[in-house]
Amino acid sequence: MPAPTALLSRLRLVQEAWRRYRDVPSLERFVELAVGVNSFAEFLRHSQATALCHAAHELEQAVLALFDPGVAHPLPETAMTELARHLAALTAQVEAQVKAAAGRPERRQGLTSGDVPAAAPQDWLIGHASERWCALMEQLAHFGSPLRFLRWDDDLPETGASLLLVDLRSLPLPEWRARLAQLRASQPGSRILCLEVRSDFEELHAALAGGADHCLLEGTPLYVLVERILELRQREEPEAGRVLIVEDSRTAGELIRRTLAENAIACEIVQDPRETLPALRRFNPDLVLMDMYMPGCTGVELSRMIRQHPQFLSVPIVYLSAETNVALQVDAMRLGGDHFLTKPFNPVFLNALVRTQIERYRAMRRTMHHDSLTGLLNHTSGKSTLEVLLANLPAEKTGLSVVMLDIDHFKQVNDRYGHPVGDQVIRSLSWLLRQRLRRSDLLCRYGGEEFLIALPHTTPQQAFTIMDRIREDFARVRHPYRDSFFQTTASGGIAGFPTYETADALIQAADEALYEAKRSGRNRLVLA
Ligand SMILES: Nc1nc2c(ncn2[C@@H]2O[C@H](COP(=O)(O)OP(=O)(O)OP(=O)(O)O)[C@@H](O)[C@H]2O)c(=O)[nH]1
Repeated sequence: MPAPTALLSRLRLVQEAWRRYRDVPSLERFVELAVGVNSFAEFLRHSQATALCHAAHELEQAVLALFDPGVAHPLPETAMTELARHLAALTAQVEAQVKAAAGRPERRQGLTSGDVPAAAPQDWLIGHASERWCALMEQLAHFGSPLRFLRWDDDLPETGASLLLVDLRSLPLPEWRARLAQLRASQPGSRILCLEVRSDFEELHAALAGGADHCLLEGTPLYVLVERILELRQREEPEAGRVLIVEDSRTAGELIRRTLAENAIACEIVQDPRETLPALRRFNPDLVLMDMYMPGCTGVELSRMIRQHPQFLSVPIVYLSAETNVALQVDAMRLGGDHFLTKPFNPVFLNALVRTQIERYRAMRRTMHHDSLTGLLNHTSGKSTLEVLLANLPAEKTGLSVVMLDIDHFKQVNDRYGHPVGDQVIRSLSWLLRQRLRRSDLLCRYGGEEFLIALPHTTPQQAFTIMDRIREDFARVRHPYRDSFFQTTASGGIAGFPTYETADALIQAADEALYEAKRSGRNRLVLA
């Protein structure tokens, strides 16, 4: 959920754009309003503010329907009234949300290594019998996301929930429909996740149309439920997108930069095509927006040059040009481009296209660099990230610790409970690490049941204290197996920079310490 101050200040921008349009109802001011509304809707979409997002979307749709050169300004009275009504509805939702947030205690943020989060449940599970959800609630409590169980007839706490889980099977269909609609209306800032939804058209449709943000189907395994809920709880603010604009006209480049800045997209402008490759290396953009015709070089020629570099093979390239010849456009895309936008561009469309392309590119990069079982960095990316961390250290003159952590007797876990349960144990250690360590720490699944962790600005002794608490807590986790549970442990080795200077030396020293921890009895950490 976005911070109330950010929410209010972004709403004020939209209100201001509306006021400016009403004062001087020109096309130019209407474009400003459309861009502002679109930007606010995108902001809400990315911050998972469900009900607000819906209200903003209604306003956005109403504005975009009028965003047409054929529509005269000032708008007819009926259209003005309609827009004012949508804006008032959105304003009311935002204000209700800000009020609810004022009564809610601050959530854990920027957890420092080793801090155990204050475990006050701010997520609710609404159902009939809590016993049915014991295993889910216990698992979530282990991983720092405790739930508060409420019965349908209980009064809802005034603080409001961040995430609201609803057990649909605990009520008959006509009744849960009404209850879900009531919940949606009374909890505009909560994300609602319906549990045990039947995979049939009627039930899914009723749940989603009734206000659910997500549905988990009947029979979903426990670990998938836990994983989904943790993922929703921990969803991070997306990193701002980066766009390289290659455009010889300073004015045109600046206009694009300002349009994209409305959606918090950072841009670097290159006017001379010869500067493109160095800028790509330096700025590492998520997308290149390129003019089609520049002095000395066309966009197509430049794209082909970019594509000769393996590291830039998949970065999306979008051409901007007044060119309307379809044959030329098709050719331009065949030769290295991904999209074609004709000038003068519609700013809302430009933003939407750029965002979608960036998201796809990032999703593709994630699958390349992350392990599919745990979502942590994979072996190759983990090692190269450690090298980058080390390369940046000398300037800061601070230490860094590397930990190799390995689940004990893991072969026995697989042999006794089966490979899928073994996978689940690997996942749970990754959840615990994610929950306890900082965003700036490196977390990598190095091999089967072995993890590589790097803690910048942390001495080996501090790393020992942090990791030892995680080791103890991991030993307490009860892994479900059929109608029972089992527990397991992990061992680790720790080495520090500058005693060990390179990534290879750190990993080797931590690995040797891990071997020593295993040799001397397991369920312990050893310093190199
Ligand atoms: N379930 C599961 N098992 C894996 C995965 N990757 C590796 N393994 C298994 O993990 C086990 C690791 O066993 P070993 O390296 O012999 O070590 P261990 O049994 O954990 O014993 P110690 O490390 O000495 O405590 C092997 O049986 C691998 O098949 C995986 O992704 N999932």
